[in-house]
Amino acid sequence: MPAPSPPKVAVISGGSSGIGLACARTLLGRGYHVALLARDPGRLHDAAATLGAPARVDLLPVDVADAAACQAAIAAIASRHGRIDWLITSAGIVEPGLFRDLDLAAHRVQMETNYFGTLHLIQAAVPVMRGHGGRITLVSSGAAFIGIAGYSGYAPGKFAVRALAEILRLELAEDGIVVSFVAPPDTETPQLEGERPKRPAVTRLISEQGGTMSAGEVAERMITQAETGAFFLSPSRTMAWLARFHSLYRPVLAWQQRRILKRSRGTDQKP
Ligand SMILES: CCCCCCCCCCCCCCC[C@@H](O)[C@@H](N)CO
Repeated sequence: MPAPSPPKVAVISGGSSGIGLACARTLLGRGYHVALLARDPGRLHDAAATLGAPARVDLLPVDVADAAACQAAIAAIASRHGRIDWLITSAGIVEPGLFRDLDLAAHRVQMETNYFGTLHLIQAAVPVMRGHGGRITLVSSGAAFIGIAGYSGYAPGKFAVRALAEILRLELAEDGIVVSFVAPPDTETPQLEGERPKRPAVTRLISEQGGTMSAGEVAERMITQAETGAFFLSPSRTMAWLARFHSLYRPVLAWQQRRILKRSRGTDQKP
């Protein structure tokens, strides 16, 4: 009787909460072994405990902004399993605020995590995946399609992730790696809870038009769509619409935002 083939291996950053953790749950349900990366070892262990299946979960405390740490984590996974079948880059942070209120450090830390954190993991994983095929799914945001006031520190990294995904989709095809990206709307996660009280009124009012989803719904839909080989993964109809028509709709959103900003000028309205 032939030995059962080893499970496929998925590596997920931002794996201790939100969309990353929900992706882990979905992929465990589909028979994958998952390697979860996140900064805080305590939160990583607590998250893993909610998943069950400890034999199919690896935990790697990593700050994705640290390129060497990403290389070491991917090397450890490759040496343990000899393969990576799916990389999902879900680690991200958000610090909303009007431009006048954000210092350089706030811009830099968001770019370091949201863009470079994505790049570091992909750079480390591609040599392992090359030739064997597999998937890379970059988690971007609905805020990667249009300028939303209050996200000057956050959205540029997400626009850059979207650009990176488009380019890697082309370049990595010859290595048998299928690249996709997902643009979630506001998603009920600890991150959104932390963000809500800090969001300027304009940011909230525009983001709310994109709707709110649960992390489980986003994960289930993005994974199902990625499995078809699709490039753009749309968790909702609104996000699919935005992906297609954002450049046409941009003047409408800009007009709305100018009106909101004018009304709230000087009052610094928060929810
Ligand atoms: C007829 C359809 C109208 C569609 C209007 C869409 C408006 C734009 C909505 C974009 C929402 C994006 C919000 C994402 C923000 C998250 O990434 C952020 N909260 C991170 O935590």
